[in-house]
Amino acid sequence: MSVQHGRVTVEKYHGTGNDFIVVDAVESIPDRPAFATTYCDRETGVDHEESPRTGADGVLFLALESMYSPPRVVMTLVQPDGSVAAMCGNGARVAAAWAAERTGADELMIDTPAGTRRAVVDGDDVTIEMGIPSFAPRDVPLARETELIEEDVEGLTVTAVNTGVPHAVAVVDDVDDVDLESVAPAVRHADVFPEGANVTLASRVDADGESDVRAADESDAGPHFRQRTYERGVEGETRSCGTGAVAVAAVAKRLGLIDGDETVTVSPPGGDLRITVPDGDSATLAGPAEREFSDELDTVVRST
Ligand SMILES: N[C@H](CCC[C@H](N)C(=O)O)C(=O)O
Repeated sequence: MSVQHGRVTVEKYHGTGNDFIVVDAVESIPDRPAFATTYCDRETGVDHEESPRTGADGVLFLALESMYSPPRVVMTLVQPDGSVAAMCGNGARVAAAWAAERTGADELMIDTPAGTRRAVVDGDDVTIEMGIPSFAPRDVPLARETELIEEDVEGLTVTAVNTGVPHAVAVVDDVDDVDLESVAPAVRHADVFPEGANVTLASRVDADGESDVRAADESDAGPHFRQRTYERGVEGETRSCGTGAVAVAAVAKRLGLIDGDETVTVSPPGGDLRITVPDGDSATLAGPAEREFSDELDTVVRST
């Protein structure tokens, strides 16, 4: 069988700097991992004058099922290393924005391998239900039968939580004091995480906004953390990670750093996200999801 070379129209979106190439799943892409690896490359990948960055953090293949009310979107995220992630908080917000643009609906159901997530779109702002974060060893998953709470893993004190995908969260004094690219790979591949883990740093922003100028205006707006995440599948730090932001709030609550059901602001390098982690109920993730451009790409890429 010969593969037909073709062109596909794609769009580029980002959620607080976590950027994705979006492809309608009806398009025939013969080799999704090769497509993702090629076009996500930060030096040689998809490039456009309307976009601040070459490449992307992943390719979202989205299948719109508009016959349902609310409309549904089956989301498959193929990462730059060719792997498929079970969940992506910012990707799911982008999926909702993409489907809202096509259907005019402001409520959508996003079907992911980690479960169905309800999204509400309000202009550029998208809120998505993220499920209940789990510290249970089987859910994270961990290669042991006890939870991993504030323990040393490869030199970093972390708490393990699953927010759709596994995160090892380290609460530190200042996220900028950690050389993430150096310390994260050993944690990400540690034996205790049989499926690997995303590595997320969190630091509390003082009420007076000392470690973050944005906090000055928001000092009375509830708890505020800064976040940095080294992502499995990207194998590097991203500008934002939605499951990581929820993980920061869930771990902060678990460690007693915050209480109650108030909204937590989590600020990765790419912007601000609003999180809730109510007891026994689905967490929520809210923030902007923005379209950058549309482009045409070859469906078949030369393997390198
Ligand atoms: N950036 C995504 C996470 C992708 C998950 C992935 N890196 C993995 O667990 O393999 C987010 O906004 O939640």
